[in-house]
Amino acid sequence: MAEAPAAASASSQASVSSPTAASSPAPDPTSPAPDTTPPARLRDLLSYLGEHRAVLGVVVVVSFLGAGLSLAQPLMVNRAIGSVGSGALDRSAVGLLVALVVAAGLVGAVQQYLLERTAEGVVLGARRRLLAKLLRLPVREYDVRRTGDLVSRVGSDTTLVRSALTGGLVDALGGSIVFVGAIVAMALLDLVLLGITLGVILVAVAAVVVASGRIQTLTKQSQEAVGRVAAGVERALSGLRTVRASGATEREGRRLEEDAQAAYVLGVRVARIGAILWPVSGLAVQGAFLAVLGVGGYRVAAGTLTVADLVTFILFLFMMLMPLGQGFSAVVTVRSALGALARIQEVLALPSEDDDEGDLDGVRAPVATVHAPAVELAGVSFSYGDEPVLRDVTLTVPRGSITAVVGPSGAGKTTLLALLERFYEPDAGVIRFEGADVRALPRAVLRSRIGYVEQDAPALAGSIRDNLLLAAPGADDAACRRALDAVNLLDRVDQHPAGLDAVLGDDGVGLSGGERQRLAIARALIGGAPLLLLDEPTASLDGRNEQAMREAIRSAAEQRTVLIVAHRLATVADADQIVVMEAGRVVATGTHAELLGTSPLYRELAEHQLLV
Ligand SMILES: Nc1ncnc2c1ncn2[C@@H]1O[C@H](COP(=O)(O)OP(=O)(O)OP(=O)(O)O)[C@@H](O)[C@H]1O
Repeated sequence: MAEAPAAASASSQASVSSPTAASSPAPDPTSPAPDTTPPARLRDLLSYLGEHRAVLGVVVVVSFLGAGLSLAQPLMVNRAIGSVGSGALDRSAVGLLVALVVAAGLVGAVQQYLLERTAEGVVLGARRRLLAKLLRLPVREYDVRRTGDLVSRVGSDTTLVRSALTGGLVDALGGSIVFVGAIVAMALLDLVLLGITLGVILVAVAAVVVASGRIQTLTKQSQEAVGRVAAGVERALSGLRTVRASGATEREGRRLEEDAQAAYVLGVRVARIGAILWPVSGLAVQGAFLAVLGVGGYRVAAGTLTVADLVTFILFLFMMLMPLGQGFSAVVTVRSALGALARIQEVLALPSEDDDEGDLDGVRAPVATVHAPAVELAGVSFSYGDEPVLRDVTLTVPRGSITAVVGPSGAGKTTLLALLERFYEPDAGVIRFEGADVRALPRAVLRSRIGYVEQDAPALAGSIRDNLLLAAPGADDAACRRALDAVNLLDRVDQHPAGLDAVLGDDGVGLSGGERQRLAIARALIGGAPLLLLDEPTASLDGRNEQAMREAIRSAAEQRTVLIVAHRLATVADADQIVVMEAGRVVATGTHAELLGTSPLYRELAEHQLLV
């Protein structure tokens, strides 16, 4: 019978809809930049089906077969009824009818399976592309985007695209074959009855088209509201301790609830339109049925139509209405999917870090300059936005040295390390690594030669071993243990029954900030890179940890160059050279003793133990 699939599918999508925080229209502090996503077109959606061409070809053939099997059923009914009228039941027609019903069921099952499998394949393809892209986006992208929103594109948006393929596009293909076949059959049976049917159905089509547009808009708004909930959850959970400690649990809860409530209100509105749509399309179907029955009955009585033909016509009528419903459903599902697809394509269209090899014009090709310093910066300037963060920075890090960079908070110390890793490109000036312009080195090569320990050195989810092997997947236990020993973590790991396989986290090894940093240093040591960039934690460490950190840095420096953003006097004392930075400039360079005499800023920093 008639259905209102448009409404049903729209409301179900509202509940699984993706967090579209990026497209939020409201000036919400938890929402990122406004929606600049270019709209996706049907062609884009179809392009995802390209690699499944072979299976889809089979689906089309199976759809034709299924449609044929369905369309033949009323003809058999016609024969059977006709035979009853003439006195002897046509048993072969009945037998064939049963066979047709069973065969149509089987073909339907095969079609369904192939479709679902293709849809899963499309989702897998889209997810693969997205995951590969997300891991390669330039670091700058992550400065301006919400991680939660990007994650939702891999999860929910791909799921929405999937629903368009199963519940929408390809399903509609089979439906349209039946639809056209039924109309042709009805035209052959009785043109007058077909005219009446189409007249009544047209009214329903108009109603559903108008309503589905509205449902589309509401569904999108509903998705956006759900997106705001997701962004809010991300915000609250990522700062859970701060939220709790600030006594803000209730307030954050209320904020989230408001967004959830907004999603609810929109969902209910979708349901309301759906509820109206149901009887409207139901009435139209009943109207068509009654009109056909009335006029048909009259024509049977007048002898211009046989009972068998009337029954057959009505069977075709219902056969035609079902795909009509599917068609409406497809319109809505495909439209929602296009919204989701736009979000997927927006990410895929971003340049990967590897694509962006910078402007290589006039850049010297890397040459093996054995005696060149480990790192040289010449006239380097950089800004994240309008404000310059580094201004005309020139410095040299000799090979095998420990060079410490000190300066007030915000001086640009961390940024200096980020430029060396080529997370960002300088606006002006040159950075050389072992004599070669870093722009001329593939990022992978450059990074394999540099060990990098971030200020908030993250210990990745997994075991101690997983963390150590990140940069050197082939390292054996002995190498892991040596590295842990060098950073004074071996005893800590051996205390745990699982040893290297102890999992980090609440149930396994809990690591303090200083210990995480030392684990990261151990990781860099295993990698064997000749240059270590170390962003020392600003948090104060207790005496024992500070000593352990100092020893870790010393053992790291035994066989490599170390460039360290230093926050404690003990570290600076071990440095061969200290670079003092202020507001993006190098204001002094020298040893501790020299700088105490020459740099008032350094003297001031040293007086306060440097912890800035
Ligand atoms: N990803 C970013 N996007 C925009 N601005 C940034 C970004 N990272 C840093 N900044 C800004 O650049 C300036 C320098 O930051 P940087 O982290 O390099 O300083 P720092 O000297 O390492 O400070 P600290 O000692 O506090 O870690 C700061 O004003 C900071 O707000």
